[in-house]
Amino acid sequence: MNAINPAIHVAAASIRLGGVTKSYGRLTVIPRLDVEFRAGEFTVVLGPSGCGKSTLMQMIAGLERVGGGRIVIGEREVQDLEPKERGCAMVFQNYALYPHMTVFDNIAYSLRIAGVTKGERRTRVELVARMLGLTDYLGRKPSQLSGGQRQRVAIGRAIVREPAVLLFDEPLSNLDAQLRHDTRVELAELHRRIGATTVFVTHDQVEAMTLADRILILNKGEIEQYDTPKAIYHNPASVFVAKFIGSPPMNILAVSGDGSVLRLSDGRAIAKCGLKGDFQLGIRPEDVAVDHTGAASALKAHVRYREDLGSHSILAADLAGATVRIITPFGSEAPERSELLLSFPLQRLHLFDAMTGKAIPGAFGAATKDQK
Ligand SMILES: Nc1ncnc2c1ncn2[C@@H]1O[C@H](COP(=O)(O)OP(=O)(O)OP(=O)(O)O)[C@@H](O)[C@H]1O
Repeated sequence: MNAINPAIHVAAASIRLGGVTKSYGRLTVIPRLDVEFRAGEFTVVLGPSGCGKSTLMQMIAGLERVGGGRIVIGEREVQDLEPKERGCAMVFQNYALYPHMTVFDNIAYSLRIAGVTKGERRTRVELVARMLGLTDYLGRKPSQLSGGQRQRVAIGRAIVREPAVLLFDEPLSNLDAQLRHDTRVELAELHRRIGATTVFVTHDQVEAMTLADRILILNKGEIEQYDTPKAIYHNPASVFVAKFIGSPPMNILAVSGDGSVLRLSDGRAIAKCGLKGDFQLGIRPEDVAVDHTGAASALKAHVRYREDLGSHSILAADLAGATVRIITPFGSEAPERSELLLSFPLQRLHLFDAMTGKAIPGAFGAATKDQK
């Protein structure tokens, strides 16, 4: 983007959904959603295919009607308003630019429709083009642009009207890895400068972790967790979230507690814990430690395969019939089909209810205190 930083800065508005529902015929996509996207924040909506992410965006934008409930943008109830009355701009994965129009006219189009004068149109389009590094391309047609440049035109078209709310539905998924990365960095920068309340749908957890002030994780149209990227990563509210974020995802092991230790299905003790019953024990691949000291508490596991990624390796090991993935630093890889001793640091463990999958906060804090 341009080194000179011209700026549009909007008065951001919060988006509040109260009791929003949506069905298509007999299919309930959103059973009931209550959520607030705070003014000026960048929220990423993440969830498996078909969980209702696009439906949510389209209801905010006004392209789909809500089944029930209210959507309030700023102080205005908008669920019955036309899309153009809502103050939202939306960028889709399949951004359709007008092929016969120049970049300038594509960006200026909505201003023309809105009756903005020619002089003002020129000023605003040039400002947006400078922000997006498109100044040299204003005279070109979309067919004469790269995929990334076209995507920037689509973003330019969305921001030129200075919307209080910007909605992105997988805007980067057509781009190759490098361009995706560059555009992601530009979007973060753009958000800082414009300050619009931004809701961004993606399948890509790296995008979610790096762009979001807050991540909303949806599962079957319901909120699994809505929190900062850090909190989602370090304190997942459920097994669903724990397995959805992180690459490779968190290891989950079936354990049972007798009131003093948790045991794996083969009876070996894995951690001290004061709780009784069946649980799911979670630990991230980077938190499993390979024990070289032969500590009595370490557990023997068999390395099944190894993936070398240059900076680090991922080992997959069998432990009590389950697979545990371990991230090991470059240079300390264990050979395939070898045996390893693994240790599971207590402060890195997560405990979840075996039935509901919900996190049990403080399970180890409380247990260690009891046993001191
Ligand atoms: N117009 C429609 N008519 C009927 N069913 C629909 C319609 N739009 C979406 N659906 C269904 O509603 C559910 C949610 O769709 P939605 O597009 O919101 O999911 P999504 O989370 O965005 O999925 P993806 O990540 O695959 O884009 C899906 O089961 C989908 O098939």
